[in-house]
Amino acid sequence: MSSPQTCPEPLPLTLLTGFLGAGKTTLLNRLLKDPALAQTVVIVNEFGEVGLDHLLIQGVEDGMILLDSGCLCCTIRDDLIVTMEDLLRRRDNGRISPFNRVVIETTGLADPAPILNVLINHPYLAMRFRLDGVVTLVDAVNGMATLDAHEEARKQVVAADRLVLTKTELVEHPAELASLRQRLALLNPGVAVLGPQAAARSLFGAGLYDLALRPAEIGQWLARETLPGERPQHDHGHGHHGHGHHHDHCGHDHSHDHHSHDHDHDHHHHHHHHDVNRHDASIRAFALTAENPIPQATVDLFWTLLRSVHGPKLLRMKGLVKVAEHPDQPLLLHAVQQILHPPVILEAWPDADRRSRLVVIVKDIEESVVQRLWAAFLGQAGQTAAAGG
Ligand SMILES: Nc1nc2c(ncn2[C@@H]2O[C@H](COP(=O)(O)OP(=O)(O)OP(=O)(O)O)[C@@H](O)[C@H]2O)c(=O)[nH]1
Repeated sequence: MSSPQTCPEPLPLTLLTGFLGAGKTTLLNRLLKDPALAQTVVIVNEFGEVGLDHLLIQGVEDGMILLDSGCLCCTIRDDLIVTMEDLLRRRDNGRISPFNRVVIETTGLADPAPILNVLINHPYLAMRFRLDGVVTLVDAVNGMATLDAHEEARKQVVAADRLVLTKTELVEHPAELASLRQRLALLNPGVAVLGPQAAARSLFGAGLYDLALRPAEIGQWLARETLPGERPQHDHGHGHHGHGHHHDHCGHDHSHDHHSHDHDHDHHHHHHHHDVNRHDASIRAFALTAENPIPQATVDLFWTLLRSVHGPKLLRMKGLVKVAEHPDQPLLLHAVQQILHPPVILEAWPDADRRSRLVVIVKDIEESVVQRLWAAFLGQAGQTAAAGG
């Protein structure tokens, strides 16, 4: 009898979640500088057709995979499975450097339960990965209103092993912070609540994800979910149904290696429906783009008007703007609900695309309404530029 191969140690996997704009990318950028996380692969998922996060996460170009166009918790679930299997195969074959940790950054609109269900119950992935914890970010400024309005936000809090309260320094009244903390304690009693500067060691290595320690509700959500392979209408034949795939001992699979760079995510494009609106038919994500430089004042005015007209319907706006004053240094804009964070001037464009492009996520507004407003402002910008030239 040949000596049995030992199965590799399961790799720790962290789910990083939190509502739109809570600060997930900001936190990741800071944590990834910690040497303890040097060998981390980040899987990023974005809501909507225009991905930008992969451009905004610094320093992990080789260790990052973008799952685009859809929400990880539903339509992209199959893609996540394929991606993770592929990642393991390339690691096992030495095609990529041997990462020792995976972080999945979900979209702000993701319900964590279906993702957790896959990670805990998928026959192969559950063997190779060990869920190291769910880290949920809560924006201290918008948190209370977000928890009232969005069930996904509440689920993210309930599912958390660690909560990180971000933007606490922007809260004016300590009483607001206290009542938010109370609300969080009701949703997830006993969970550790950390500040925006939480260290990597306090967020990772949380230990085995133990369902018995979770609030009862999460067990119910998980119970309601089924693995993709169990839903006949959703079977794309990816072969992740446990025994259909020809993994050797411990699941090593030497077939169809991808030599491509991680950014080359073409092979993640399967025939899933792009129903990014599954959660809430009234939430829409779309892009505003522009070729020509836009005067800073026009950008400011556009935001001011958008906010004054549509205020509570705005969930998120982020992106890069080619401003007329310094077109080679794009402006990085972040608006979270009605708060515009101080724009940052980047040293250079992150890729070859030099257009202004903003991702907008709204509730209860037609895309065309916002597009028309944008076009009106661009028209004005064009005239200003023509008059100035
Ligand atoms: N003042 C302050 N701003 C923060 C903090 N954390 C994040 N921000 C800002 O909040 C905005 C959104 O941050 P991101 O890190 O992009 O948020 P995200 O959760 O990744 O956003 P989505 O992926 O779009 O859901 C940016 O302008 C950040 O600079 C914080 O603790 N304090």
